[in-house]
Amino acid sequence: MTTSTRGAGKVPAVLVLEDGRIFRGRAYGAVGVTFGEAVFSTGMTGYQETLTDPSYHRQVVVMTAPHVGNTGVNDEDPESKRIWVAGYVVRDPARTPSNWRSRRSLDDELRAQGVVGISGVDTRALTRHLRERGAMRVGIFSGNALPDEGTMLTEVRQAPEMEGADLSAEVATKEAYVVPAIGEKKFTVAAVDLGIKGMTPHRMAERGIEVHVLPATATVDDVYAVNPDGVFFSNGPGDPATADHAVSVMQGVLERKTPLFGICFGNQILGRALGFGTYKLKYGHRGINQPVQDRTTGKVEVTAHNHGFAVDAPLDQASETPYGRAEVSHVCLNDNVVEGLRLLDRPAFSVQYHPEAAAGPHDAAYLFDRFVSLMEGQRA
Ligand SMILES: NC(=O)CC[C@H](N)C(=O)O
Repeated sequence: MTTSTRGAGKVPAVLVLEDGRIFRGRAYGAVGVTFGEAVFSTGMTGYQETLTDPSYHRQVVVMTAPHVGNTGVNDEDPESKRIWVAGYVVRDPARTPSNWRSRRSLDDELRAQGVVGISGVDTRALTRHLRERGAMRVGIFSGNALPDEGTMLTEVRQAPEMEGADLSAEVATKEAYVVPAIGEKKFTVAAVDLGIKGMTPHRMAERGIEVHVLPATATVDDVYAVNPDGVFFSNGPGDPATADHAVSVMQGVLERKTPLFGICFGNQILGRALGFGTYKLKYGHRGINQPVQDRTTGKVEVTAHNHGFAVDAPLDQASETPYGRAEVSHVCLNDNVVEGLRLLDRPAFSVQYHPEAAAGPHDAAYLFDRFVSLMEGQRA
């Protein structure tokens, strides 16, 4: 079923960046006011997965793809139960979405979930601005009676910054739950939910893993209460420098030498658990076309990213850590940012990008098999 977008583009909207740059457009989705960190994503497809990724909590996402909403909204692709982006910026929304799975238009879905967006923006100019000046705070204001520019700018500058934000507990499950293995159950994994995407436990379940998803507040005892063969740390929003609890739980897992795998926020937490620092990237990596090299095989994979922070670890040599030697296993070929870590003396590794990526590409799916191999190795 397809639905056309009703009444879109009638209400004025303004996008105000914290450095004073202003873009005018039209309301898209809900009419109102929203604030967040302005970031751009270069994905041409997968907007439902982007919108529902909890790692985008408090971020206003600018789509570089000029046409958004073409395939409408279906009930199968969301990565979580709701849209998490704080705001949405598009150039040209689809007027007539069309896809065999489509149930409603993206504009209607944004409105139903109260997500304020703006359309008709020169997203190319906006993206170039963010690339030159860096990710920064932004406000979207829509409605027929808008405040003056000075008032809007003052409000944007009062919004919280992403640096120093501790957000996992705001998006993670409050109660533990189990995702059963598909087919024969071979392993049990405790997955610490820092903002987990639905596809991640599914990719494990497909490999015979029963996944116990635990709240971000889970302790080392909670993790071992499920008698895990492996422990997983998920993606999630916010600044990894604030994730002290997750770092100490991970250190407890490293001490016990249980096989460990981390994705995105989980990679940053492994970095911190090993004693490396993290830092904020100028404008981050977001999209599904990022080239990464697996330095253990030399192979290059095209991968999905969504990160604004990165681990600061030496690329050219292994490091001595409290848990033995560690090395940078994966690196982004655009800018040499650390994209993966692995321990040489314990069964633990992580990647900064998304091997589970539902909208693809699937080049990195082998990492789930690596996790399974570590658990098999521990049993042998
Ligand atoms: N997708 C993620 O896990 C993101 C991790 C972290 N919030 C960052 O922006 O770098």
